[in-house]
Amino acid sequence: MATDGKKVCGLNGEVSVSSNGQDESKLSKSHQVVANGGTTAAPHSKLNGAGRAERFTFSAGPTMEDIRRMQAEFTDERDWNQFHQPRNLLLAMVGEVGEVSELFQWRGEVAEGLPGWSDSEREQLAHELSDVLIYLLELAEKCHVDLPQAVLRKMALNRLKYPAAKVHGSSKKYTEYQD
Ligand SMILES: Nc1ccn([C@H]2C[C@H](O)[C@@H](COP(=O)(O)OP(=O)(O)OP(=O)(O)O)O2)c(=O)n1
Repeated sequence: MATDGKKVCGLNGEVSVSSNGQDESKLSKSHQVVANGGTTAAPHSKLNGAGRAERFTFSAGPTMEDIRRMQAEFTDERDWNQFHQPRNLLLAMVGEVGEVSELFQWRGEVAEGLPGWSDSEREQLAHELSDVLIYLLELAEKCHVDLPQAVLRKMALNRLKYPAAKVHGSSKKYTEYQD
């Protein structure tokens, strides 16, 4: 593989960028970050001492490169690389996205933390999202896209396109802004 993701991926603490470009340490109290212990069937949102909802976070690992390598081992052991060309992986990933959609269909809007979902439904969702991620990472590998670095570049572009001061509280697409 082309890269040593552990050095570049930025998911092991070298780079910490939140969705709006803020350093995590500068997030407001209402968005405090808490470790969740890495359970797949995560508990619903907890309240902190001030009675505010704590933001859900991921475990530190495995990294994208870890998952890419594990999936490469999985396919090598089965001689499945012959089937895992980019288009097949794309179709497989879209199929798994469909399986995620199935879990949400006919439920109407679903609130953060999925209140009312059973542990079994949550675990099913964790499986299907994992399938999507596994195929996404393998697709990126087979297309020689260094995804951990690409996502940093894309998030930088997103911040330029959507300056926080300009778009705060608005869901308009950037093309809808006049200036
Ligand atoms: N040719 C294959 C088949 C499977 N997998 C791996 C990647 C996915 O994480 C998972 C997908 O397995 P299935 O196609 O059996 O799909 P599901 O696990 O979603 O099963 P189902 O379709 O019954 O829900 O297994 C793979 O890498 N290559």
